[in-house]
Amino acid sequence: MSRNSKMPGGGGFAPVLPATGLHSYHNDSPPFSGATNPASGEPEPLHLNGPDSHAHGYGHGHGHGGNVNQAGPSRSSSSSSSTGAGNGAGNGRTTQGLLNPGMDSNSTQNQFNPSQNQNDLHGPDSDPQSHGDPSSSSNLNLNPSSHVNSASNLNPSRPKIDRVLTSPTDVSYSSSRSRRLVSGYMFGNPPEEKSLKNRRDSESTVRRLSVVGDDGLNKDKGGTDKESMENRTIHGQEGVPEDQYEEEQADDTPHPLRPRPSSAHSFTTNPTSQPDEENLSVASSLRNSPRDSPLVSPGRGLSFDNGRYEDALNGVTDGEADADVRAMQATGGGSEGFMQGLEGEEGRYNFPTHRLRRRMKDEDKVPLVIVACGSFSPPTYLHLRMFEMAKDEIVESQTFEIMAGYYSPVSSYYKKSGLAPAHHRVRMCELAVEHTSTWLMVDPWEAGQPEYQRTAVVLDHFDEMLNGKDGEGGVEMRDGTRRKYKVMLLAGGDLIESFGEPGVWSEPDLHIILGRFGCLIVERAGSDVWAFLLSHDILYHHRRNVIVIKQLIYNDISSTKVRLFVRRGMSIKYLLPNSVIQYISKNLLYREPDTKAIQS
Ligand SMILES: Nc1ncnc2c1ncn2[C@@H]1O[C@H](COP(=O)(O)OP(=O)(O)OP(=O)(O)O)[C@@H](O)[C@H]1O
Ligand SMILES: NC(=O)c1ccc[n+]([C@@H]2O[C@H](COP(=O)(O)O)[C@@H](O)[C@H]2O)c1
Repeated sequence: MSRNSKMPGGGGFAPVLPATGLHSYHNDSPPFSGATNPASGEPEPLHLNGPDSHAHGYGHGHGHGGNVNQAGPSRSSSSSSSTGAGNGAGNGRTTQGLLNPGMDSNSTQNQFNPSQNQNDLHGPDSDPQSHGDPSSSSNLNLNPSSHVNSASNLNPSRPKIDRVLTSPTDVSYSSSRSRRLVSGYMFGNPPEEKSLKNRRDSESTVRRLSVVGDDGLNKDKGGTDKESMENRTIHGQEGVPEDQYEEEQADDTPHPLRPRPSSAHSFTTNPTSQPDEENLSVASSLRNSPRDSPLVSPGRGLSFDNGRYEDALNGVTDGEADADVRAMQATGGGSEGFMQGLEGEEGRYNFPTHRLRRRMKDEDKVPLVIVACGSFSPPTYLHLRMFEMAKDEIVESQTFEIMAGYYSPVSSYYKKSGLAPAHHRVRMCELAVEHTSTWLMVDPWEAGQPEYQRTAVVLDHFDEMLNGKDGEGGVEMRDGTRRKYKVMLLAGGDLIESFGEPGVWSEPDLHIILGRFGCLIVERAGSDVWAFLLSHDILYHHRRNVIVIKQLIYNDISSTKVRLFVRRGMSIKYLLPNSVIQYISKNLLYREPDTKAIQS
């Protein structure tokens, strides 16, 4: 398959699908790939035809603080988010109440910016620096504090999530569609009616936030999350993914988090340079006899030269077949204390930044952080490959520059069969990326929350962590100005198809996820992503903020099957990293039927 090397509007021409006049980034694909505005990464203005184009339930009423007075009668459709394009007469009202049985359509609910007109929903954002800026008037309602979090009010009477599943086995859930429907959650198990802000204020959920300082040490702001966030600066350890590493190494100052050259093993810290003999011997000793290698201390993870290359997360690697000696390791403790809910220092939440890049190689591009939300029970090579596939697509598109990728494992409160307790899944994800990736990290925040967090809220959390609120976050440009990181959700086709399942996602959330953030969708067997994109109104509406990734080498490793293999005593080798396999084995995960595996 060949690709057009330029984006529409970027100096070249992507193939145009005759029926729609839309550009396709792949010659053989329908039109959604990489169709973002190259200058900004945001969708170009979308002019649906007149007021009727509100037919899809986009909030258009007046609302304050997440509430809305609905204008006009409700549209009777429990599947409004998946109706065919152009379906229905526009009336500018939301239908979300109808998605939620028992909810009065006139009841208050979160809604979009009342002052917005239709074109505001996702107007052009020609200023790359304003990406994802909730305050940008050209963006779709995007005040996270007033909308993202208030979607939890969708069904105030909804009972708290029961984590005990009645599901028989994983097998019956292997189809995401049936899984979601059978588990019967609405809007992804919405949490109790508490906004993110309230949660932060809440005594019960206060977690101390630590910010990794320029010196690589955790700096306790000495306050609550809220205080810390308000004072937050995100000067962290420079992330050093792969090819960008060289440039950032111009500064010779030894960094506390970087592997330092030693007399014993003077491997270079510059991964872009040709490996010298020493490097090769380090790498080969890792690969050939990991257990015997002095560089690997079993139970401690990689340890170069007696801890100079320290694995602060204390991982188990057993010599990852694809261990990457360039991989930066976190310091200052891992997520363990936080995931155990410990008080004080030990339980402090650290937003991982050790692989986050702070400067851009090409400032004409949009700095991008990719976030994958999911169960990861367990994480497999497919989950790792998803990021690499996305990276290839991004590099090819020439629009974005990847600054980091994050896994955000869902908490134990997500009602899904097969979930190992959250702390195990976080740890497995950490193990999966610790030594195999130079740009992926795991954020334990979502997993460690005391209630389920919707994906829109999770993306909002990333936005805040990365871009801050006071202009101190973001990427530093050469002229000293700062540019916001654009955050995009990475998901498989099956997850995207669930957008159309009634009651699973709220429309306002979808607008936030697709409009304010954006989506990278990896095709998956059994999911016709293209057809779905065409048929789903909200997806179609935000199509220029959606990038579909073709799996050129098809990979369908399934966590469900991995769990079954474990239970049946079958081999799972080469389906997931050795370190994760060892962790599963050591912690006796997935031995029992899933109903019993769910415990916090
Ligand atoms: N084979 C696949 N192809 C494309 N995307 C995938 C594939 N497997 C998982 N994903 C995506 O990875 C993300 C995380 O997946 P998650 O762990 O929640 O589900 P899963 O891999 O389907 O696991 P399970 O088998 O437990 O349902 C989701 O966005 C999902 O769509
Ligand atoms: N309304 C929502 O925000 C919503 C609904 C369904 C799934 N999700 C998320 O999708 C991810 C993957 O879900 P599955 O494991 O069901 O494929 C999870 O992170 C989950 O939180 C979110």
